[in-house]
Amino acid sequence: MQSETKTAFAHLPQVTEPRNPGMALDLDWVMRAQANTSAIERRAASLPGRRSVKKDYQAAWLLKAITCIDLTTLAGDDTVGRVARLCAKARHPVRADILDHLGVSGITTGAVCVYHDMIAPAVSALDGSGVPVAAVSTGFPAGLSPFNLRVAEICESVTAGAHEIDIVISRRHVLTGNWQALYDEVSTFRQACGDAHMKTILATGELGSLRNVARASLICMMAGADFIKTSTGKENINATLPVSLVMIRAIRDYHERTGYRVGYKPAGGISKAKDALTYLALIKEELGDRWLQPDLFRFGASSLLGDIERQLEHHVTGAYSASYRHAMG
Ligand SMILES: O=C[C@H](O)COP(=O)(O)O
Repeated sequence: MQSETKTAFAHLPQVTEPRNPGMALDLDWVMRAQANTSAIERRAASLPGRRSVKKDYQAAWLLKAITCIDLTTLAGDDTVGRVARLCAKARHPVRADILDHLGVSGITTGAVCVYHDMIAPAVSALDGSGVPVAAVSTGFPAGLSPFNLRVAEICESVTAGAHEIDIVISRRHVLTGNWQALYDEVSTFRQACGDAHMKTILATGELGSLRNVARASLICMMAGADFIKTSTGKENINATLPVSLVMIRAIRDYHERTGYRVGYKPAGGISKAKDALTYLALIKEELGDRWLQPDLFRFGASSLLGDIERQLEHHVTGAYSASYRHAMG
């Protein structure tokens, strides 16, 4: 197994990406963005049916997926204890005997993602691990609190120690075509983030059309997003493959035009290992290997890790354990 694991990771360069500084709003570019819904849906439908990687190669890609998970808890009944358990899982996402068998050590999840009040406990529980803390912000999930409070919330979360801020956009700016307002909003949020990296949540399930998703993606990148993210996990429809195709093609266009690589985070409803493999294949095909690193790709997911761990356990032992044995928090 060790050689396959190394092979799957070896081609990925270990480089630090310069941050996307954003650019002036280019409305002509935004208005030219279209989305051919039937072609996108056809391509998306063909993805899960493909022949998947098997055996040791599959295990290697599942380990890769783990390193890209923003391990998330966003519940009203979150407690310091639950967050501490989640952080322990982020530090050691897979049982040591399984990792030993696979010849891998020292992997962690990409980040832990929490509400503001849980930042300090998460920072403390992750001290020394190198795992960043992401905080959802700006009146998550609806983003309808007063604008000055949304900006202040970002500042509070950065002061509390969050390394990454997941902001939500005002969906109404997209639905009414008020692109200038969306650009101004996201630019202000980016300024408030300072050195913390900003993920912009589009809440694509509420944007009405794939064309709106394409346009909102471009606006967020022009306003300085480090990542564009599909969903809060609280919309009726969260991450999907068609939406992902539109967003990652916008990322590709933005890179071709500006030279800056923006990250991608599908979030909400991704809970199965096989879905994670489909997303990784999609990223590899559309954006290339460079985007298969945690600085440019994350899964926003609360339960995906449990299913991946079950699949790895099956790969090593030949048996499945019950999902309750893989609790996250
Ligand atoms: O950003 C992450 C999502 O809130 C997690 O959604 P999930 O619970 O459906 O995995």
